[in-house]
Amino acid sequence: SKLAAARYGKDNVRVYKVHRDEKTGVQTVVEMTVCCLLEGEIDVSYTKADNSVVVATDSIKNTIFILAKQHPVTTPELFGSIIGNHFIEKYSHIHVAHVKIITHRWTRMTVDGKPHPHSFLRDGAETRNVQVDVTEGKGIEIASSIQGLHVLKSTGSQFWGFVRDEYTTLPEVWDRILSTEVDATWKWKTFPTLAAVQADTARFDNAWSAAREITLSFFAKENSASVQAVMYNMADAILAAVPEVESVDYSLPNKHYFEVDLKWHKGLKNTGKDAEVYAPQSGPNGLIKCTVARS
Ligand SMILES: O=c1[nH]c(=O)c2nn[nH]c2[nH]1
Repeated sequence: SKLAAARYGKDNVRVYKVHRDEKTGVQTVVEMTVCCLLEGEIDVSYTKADNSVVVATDSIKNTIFILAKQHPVTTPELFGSIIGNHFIEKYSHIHVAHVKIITHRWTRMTVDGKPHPHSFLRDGAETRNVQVDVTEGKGIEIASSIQGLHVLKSTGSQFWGFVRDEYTTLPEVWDRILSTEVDATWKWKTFPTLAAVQADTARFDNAWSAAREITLSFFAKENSASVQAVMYNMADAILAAVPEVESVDYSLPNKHYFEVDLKWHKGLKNTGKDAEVYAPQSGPNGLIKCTVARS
């Protein structure tokens, strides 16, 4: 046998950092979960039981905390690049670092009509994530994403005109509930250096805001012919809004809500235009994916 590929490191490194503004007393918090995996001249640790090339995963975990103390942890695109670049520069035998950062929501509370200086709430399982891959001699590849943003519309969605054959039972519908959990990823052009990432970190926050706003707006406003059609338009709009993004991926489960026919009970009408009570389905669910690139 031969070692065809290898990478190792620490996963599920949970990090919290607080910023205290002495002048205003306003505190700001960030909470994230980091995974950092390294590649390089590490074969002998697998094939020869030689640990001399191993930067211990415990040391990787320690390094993430130290870098969080020494550097900004926002934007996640920047912090992920700082972590990856550190390992490439520190260890001559490490040539690639794969860093994933999941940032969790701590939204500042509004109390008595005012933003509270140090209180926050977890308003949803939605996360803002980055996958940063730093490759020596190549640069920094960044994919940013929104995941777990759970949305529903009670009308304004259609699905008709699809293949009808001996396998088809699904009725055509011109007014349906649409619900999904948004998984949207936008891939940046490769950055040559850490300095190039640092040059304008606002672009990462702006892109996340644009992608989130576009997703919610198109979801709400488009009376879509299908999940496929609305996700394509979302991705197209993100590419138009963020020139430095090369491609956009969506992966959207179709979380079905089925009408409950109650006419067996004294003729109770609850289907079609009379439907009000539905059965939310855990599965099976549609899963619609696309990658939209610049033409
Ligand atoms: O939006 C939809 N796309 C599909 O491909 C599909 N198939 N069943 N229902 C569906 N809804």
